[in-house]
Amino acid sequence: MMTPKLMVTDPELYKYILIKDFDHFVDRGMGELDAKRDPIAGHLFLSKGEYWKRLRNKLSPTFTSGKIKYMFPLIKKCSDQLITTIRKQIGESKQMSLEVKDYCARYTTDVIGTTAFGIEINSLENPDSEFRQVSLLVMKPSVLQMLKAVLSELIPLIKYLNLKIFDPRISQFFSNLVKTNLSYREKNNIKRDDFLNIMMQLQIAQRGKTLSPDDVEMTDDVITAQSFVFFFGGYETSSSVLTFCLYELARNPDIQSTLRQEIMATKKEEGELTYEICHKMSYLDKVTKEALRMYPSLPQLDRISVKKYKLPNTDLTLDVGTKISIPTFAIHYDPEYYPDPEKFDPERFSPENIESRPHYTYLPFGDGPRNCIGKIL
Ligand code: HEM
Repeated sequence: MMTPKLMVTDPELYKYILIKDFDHFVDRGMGELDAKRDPIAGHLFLSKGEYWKRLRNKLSPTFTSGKIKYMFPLIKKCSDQLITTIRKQIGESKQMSLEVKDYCARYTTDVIGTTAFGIEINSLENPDSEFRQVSLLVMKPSVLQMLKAVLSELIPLIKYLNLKIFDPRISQFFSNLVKTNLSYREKNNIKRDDFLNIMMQLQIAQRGKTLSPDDVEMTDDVITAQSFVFFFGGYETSSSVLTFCLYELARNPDIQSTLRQEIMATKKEEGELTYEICHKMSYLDKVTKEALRMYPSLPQLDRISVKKYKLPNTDLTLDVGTKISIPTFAIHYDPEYYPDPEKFDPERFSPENIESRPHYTYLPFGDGPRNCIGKIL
């Protein structure tokens, strides 16, 4: 808004910011409202400095391929529901056109609902579920909420007012949901392969112990805020990638047909789709990567300098508090790295082509210690 920002476009320079000298740029420089006033804002994406480091360390083991593997059947169940719902829709209305974006959003709402909170939202069957209504409150905030968010960026002193960026109904909803779920699970000794269970186990493990200074207390509020960011960090991003991927497949029937052949052949060879089998589909991987190149969910990466810093090989010295932006979208469309960038071409992600491109020119999940925690190889 009113503060100048440094936009760094050269991979040789921003690799220092994102990775090599990350300790100078640990924060994003956004979200001035502190978590005490709005517990839902106390999540990983907005956390700062030491607290962020401790929280990230605590949560990182939640996102391992082993854990995601256990969640795979939950995801598969939602996919089966998606197929059933689409078949039913086509059968009932005899129509061959569907609002794909809406189906993708309902599908990923269901996936994150079951993997993050262990609840079957079933928004595919019931598009008006309370969960979906609350999601829309976050994704389409009222004018008043937007004004509060803009003001808090414009006027730093605003953090001393009791102003909440999020609609209070959102905090209320997630807080009730997590607390009720936690106490119900503990009382009935319910264990489920989802994020809430992992965080609940971390909470239980801390009981009766004195926490070391580099630990984070997993209170109900801390768990609520992380569940919230897992939900919104995961739902909108995945839904939009899926939507754009399907859009490009519709525009490129040859690519669609190659992908379909790979999926059908793999299914025939391996039987039921599993986590491991999905990983074997190299063309699917290329298609998804190309969709993430053309349609990155975050168009830019934000950092702020927390220590004075001289950018190597330049005469630029950054004062503390300098806001930095790394323009993912522009980098992904730079013809120097991606010739004919408007073309959807999964072969850009063949091993040879990846090898021949300069490093750090593909940033759909950011990079460095503050990259997307949901990115699992
Ligand atoms: C296609 C799916 C996704 C995309 C494209 C995506 C993209 C991103 C990007 C670009 C960032 C910022 C990285 C940076 O600043 O360097 C980020 C951060 C984050 N993402 Fe994702 N994300 C996806 C899925 C998920 C999922 C499924 C979850 C959780 C369940 C998640 C949770 C987070 C969190 C918590 C952060 C903040 C990390 C931190 O500050 O330490 N994301 N994501």
